[in-house]
Amino acid sequence: MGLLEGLSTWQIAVVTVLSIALVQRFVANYTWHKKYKFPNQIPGVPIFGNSFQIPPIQQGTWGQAQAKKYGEMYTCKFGVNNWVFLNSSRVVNDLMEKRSAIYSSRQNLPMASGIMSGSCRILLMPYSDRWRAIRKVMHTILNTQNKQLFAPFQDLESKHLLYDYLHNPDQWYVANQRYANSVIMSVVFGKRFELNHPDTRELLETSTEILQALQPGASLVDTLPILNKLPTFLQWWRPRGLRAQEKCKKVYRREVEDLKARIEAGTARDCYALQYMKTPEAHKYGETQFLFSLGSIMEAGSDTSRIAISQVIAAAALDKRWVNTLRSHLDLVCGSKAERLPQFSDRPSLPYMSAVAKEAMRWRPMAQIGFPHMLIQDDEYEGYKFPAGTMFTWNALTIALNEEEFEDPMRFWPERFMDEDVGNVLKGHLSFGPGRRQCSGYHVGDTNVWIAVARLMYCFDFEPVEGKPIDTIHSNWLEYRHAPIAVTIKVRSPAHAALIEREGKAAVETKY
Ligand code: HEM
Repeated sequence: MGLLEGLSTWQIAVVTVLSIALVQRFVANYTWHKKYKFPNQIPGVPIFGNSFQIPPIQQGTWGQAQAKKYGEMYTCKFGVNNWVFLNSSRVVNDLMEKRSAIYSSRQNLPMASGIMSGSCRILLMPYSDRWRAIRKVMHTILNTQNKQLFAPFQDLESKHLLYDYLHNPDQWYVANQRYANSVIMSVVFGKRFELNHPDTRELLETSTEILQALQPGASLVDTLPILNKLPTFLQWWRPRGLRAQEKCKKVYRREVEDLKARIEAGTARDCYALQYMKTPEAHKYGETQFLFSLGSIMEAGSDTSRIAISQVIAAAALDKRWVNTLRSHLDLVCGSKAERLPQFSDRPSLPYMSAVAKEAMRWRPMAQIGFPHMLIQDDEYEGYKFPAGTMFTWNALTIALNEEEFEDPMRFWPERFMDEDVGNVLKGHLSFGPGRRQCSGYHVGDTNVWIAVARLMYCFDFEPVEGKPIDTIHSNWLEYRHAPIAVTIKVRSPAHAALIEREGKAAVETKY
């Protein structure tokens, strides 16, 4: 008896079409697998691949465990995306640096980028003419030659930071948050940040929302972008995404309007937004892009500096050796009796402090498994063949803690950077990312950390709290509502307290 016997003509037609589609799929799959070759693939489940294996936060130790098992490069599947994890500086350099012309795009994220960001969030934009144009402007405004734009803000806010530590040592993590946000708010909009103001709370909420949306598996459509082809009315995630986009725009627009009012009143300070508004790019791509070009910097610049400073405090409580060395350098330059605070102009005399800032970046990289770049054309490397669309990431914590790359990698040891490159904030670690997508605000990030840490270490002692061990690997550094670790903070001497009173009070009372 024939298999199709008893079926109507249209049923036979359906079975035939389905069979052809299945065979085509099988052949395409077979050809694809014959054509391309990936490094060790971590076994996963059908359709979702490894999406349920990777933890939602603190992914570094997971990435490290896989590297131990699968070697210098391994592949994960998150939905339809193949992610290649690069586990040594050698392979990161070979691919993401040297070939960065083709390794610098971003994943197609219909929800996080398309709907929530109107395809205008710089961090998530594909490698395109628009991204290049905006990135160029960012570079012109944020580069080190333009440091007169951000140095005065960092100077003032770090004095405020000391004052907060002196008067409210138990709230040190809130002080770090205020500092980092206020510097960025000042750099971008020329305005100080008031932590408890409802407007700024809303601004922080928008950053948290996008961070959550970027976690692997946070949205089904980002895992399986084919769902984006469903008719709009069936896309149940769309209204939530659009609400998030509108909220961002409302928050950014309010700051722009406020700045415009200050420009009109003649009270506006020079800032990123003011300089950006004068460029053709500010008007070329429409309002959504204009707003996100400013908002993206606020987002990218705040938490990163806050976390780096908190991690240095943990390092200071855990190991006095580097603190004592730094102190001896600071005392030599600023006086051992609290004669004056460290300044940016001291930087040439304080290379050890620059090494501390670099070590802060290496020791506990913020993006623990990097931030993936998308390959835009087929490529071959050491016997592997990658199709366009493959995602590549530098496995940051794994590399930072690899004994073959760094001597005694668990130790916070600034001496490792005391060489002729100590002034090159990018060299010797990967915390600002590799290649053309490298952090655009690295000068601001580095100087934020430099001035805050130099002043904090000059003025305060940091000790662990008995019975509360500090776990710097597993602490949730993203957390901002309570302290990620327990430390005791004491001012070094009455003279240091008096210095902070003098300098800090004036900073706290400064309004603009
Ligand atoms: C301690 C401080 C900071 C760290 C560790 C850091 C780290 C990073 C990393 C890892 C990336 C992704 C790089 C990649 O994909 O290859 C990035 C991107 C970015 N960062 Fe930073 N960052 C810091 C501070 C800042 C600051 C202060 C600003 C702004 C003033 C900023 C602006 C940006 C922007 C706009 C991007 C997106 C670049 C693009 O996709 O083209 N960052 N940052």
